[in-house]
Amino acid sequence: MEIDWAGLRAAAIEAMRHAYAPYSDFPVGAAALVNDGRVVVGCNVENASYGVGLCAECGLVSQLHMTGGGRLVAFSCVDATGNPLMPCGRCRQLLWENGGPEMLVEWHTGPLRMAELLPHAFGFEDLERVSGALKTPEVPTELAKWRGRGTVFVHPDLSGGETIWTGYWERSGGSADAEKGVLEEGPNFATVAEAVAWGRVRTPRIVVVDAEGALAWAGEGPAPDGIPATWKEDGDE
Ligand SMILES: O=c1ccn([C@H]2C[C@H](O)[C@@H](CO)O2)c(=O)[nH]1
Repeated sequence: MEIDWAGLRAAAIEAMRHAYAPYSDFPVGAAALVNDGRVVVGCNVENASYGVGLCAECGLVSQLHMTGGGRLVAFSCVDATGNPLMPCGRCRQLLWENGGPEMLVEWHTGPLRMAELLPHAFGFEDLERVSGALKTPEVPTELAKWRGRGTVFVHPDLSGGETIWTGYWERSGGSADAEKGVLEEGPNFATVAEAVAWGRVRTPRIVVVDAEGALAWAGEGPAPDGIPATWKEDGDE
């Protein structure tokens, strides 16, 4: 994706002009490019109780989620002079969560990777490693609004000479005139049941297509017209 650094800097400067910083007199603005092309911004907002003041990055990350989620790919932060400002330590952690190690940060010597700003970072993988629980959302945040809609098609595939199960989440949900298009491709699973479980997190409409192309309904309720069989949890794999 092409990064318009001058445009990002201009958006950060514009955001800085909205800062509420009567205690430090240090207005800050931030702007970031999202992986779908959106630009999100934020300014610092201070408080009479000094310690609860919010950095510009806090507002930016809130706007990211408020406007559809996604991942940050490039980030610019400026002080009152309009020059690049390095995010504080806490905000590096915020940016890490939402952009990861490859997110680029504007600096006067050229863009720096987040991995350089926060080496040996702590992240959700550490929680997973110890508690085992997956702390990232089961459905990517940018697709959360599609939850409960569309259809998941589960099917076998070949991966490295072995048969695996996978699936995809299709936008249309049964009616003939619905808009079509794949929302998400599923990962590879060892069993059909795991692929169906992946689908059930997304939508109550799940169709299993076997290697011969035969259809079985694994969704909620009775099989709709045109689907001749119902898939059973302990069925053939
Ligand atoms: O990356 C940074 C660094 C500082 N500040 C704000 C916090 C406070 O309001 C002011 C002075 O520290 O600057 C930010 O918004 N982002």
